[in-house]
Amino acid sequence: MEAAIEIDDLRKRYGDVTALDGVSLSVPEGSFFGLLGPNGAGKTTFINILVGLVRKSGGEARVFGHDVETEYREARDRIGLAPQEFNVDRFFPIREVLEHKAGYHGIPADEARERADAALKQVGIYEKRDTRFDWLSGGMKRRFLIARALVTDPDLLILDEPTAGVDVQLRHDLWELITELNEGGTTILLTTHYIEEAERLCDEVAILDQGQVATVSTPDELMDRGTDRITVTFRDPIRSPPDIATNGQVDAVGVEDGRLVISASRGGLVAPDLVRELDAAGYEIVDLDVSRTSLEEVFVEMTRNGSSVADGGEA
Ligand SMILES: Nc1ncnc2c1ncn2[C@@H]1O[C@H](COP(=O)(O)OP(=O)(O)OP(=O)(O)O)[C@@H](O)[C@H]1O
Repeated sequence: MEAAIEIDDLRKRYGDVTALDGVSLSVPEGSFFGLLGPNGAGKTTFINILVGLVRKSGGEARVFGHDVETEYREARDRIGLAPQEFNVDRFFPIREVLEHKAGYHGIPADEARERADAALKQVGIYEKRDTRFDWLSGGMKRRFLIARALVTDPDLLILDEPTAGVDVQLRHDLWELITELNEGGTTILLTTHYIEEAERLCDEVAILDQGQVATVSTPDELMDRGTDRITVTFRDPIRSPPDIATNGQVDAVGVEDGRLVISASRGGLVAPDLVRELDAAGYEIVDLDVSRTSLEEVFVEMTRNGSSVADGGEA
């Protein structure tokens, strides 16, 4: 299958600042791809190069096979962008803003009206169609940015922090909307600071750190790299760890406040064997807790002090 985005050794310098330092990535068509990274990692620069707002300093960037600079028009027409900043014509009714946008991409006037209405309905703000952007609530503004990205019926939807500052209800609505779009075949590139969002939505995530790709992986694989913690509480608190056969499944065994505490990369798999073994050895268990590593913990670990670079980018 054709790649929606194909990036090779992409570089960007702003004066002395290196924003992208040799990024290579491939985003398969139809995927839901997350781009994560701490502030200043280069995510917005990456997106801006794809949509032609920033010129690259080196490397290659293609969207559905089209070079983003030499075939700008072909590449750009396939992309819908919902940016982080509200860069909207504030004085026109939002329906008109969408019609202009569609017209700019070569869509005839009557079809542009239909597309505008459909996009506003899709994001649930059709009843606000005659209102100007300034007068929308913060959440409606976010929805509108997505409508504007959708009005050209893009094959690649790029969402730069789409849920920044929105309430929980709207966040869930937006998740539902973009999941539906993805299920309908639209490739999604999402940047987010909400790790939960990436965990829940993305098939694959790239972690960008200091302008380099730290890793590309599924959220599950990333979480497996972290360590789970199993805590066992006994009727009679213990003083020293019981003698248990760990078969290499366990990283560390200790005692805290009379409880047994075990670190293991796959805590959920280890726990049943552990319970059986302790039971057979006569320990009376009153509570068992397995806390899974979150993607957030792995992310923080990987991007701490630029340590991710040493982790070996695999892109
Ligand atoms: N126009 C510019 N001129 C100079 N430096 C810039 C410019 N745009 C971005 N930078 C710098 O490039 C680096 C990457 O910035 P970028 O905005 O791409 O990061 P980001 O990952 O999107 O960050 P955030 O999560 O905070 O939005 C930062 O050091 C930033 O200060």
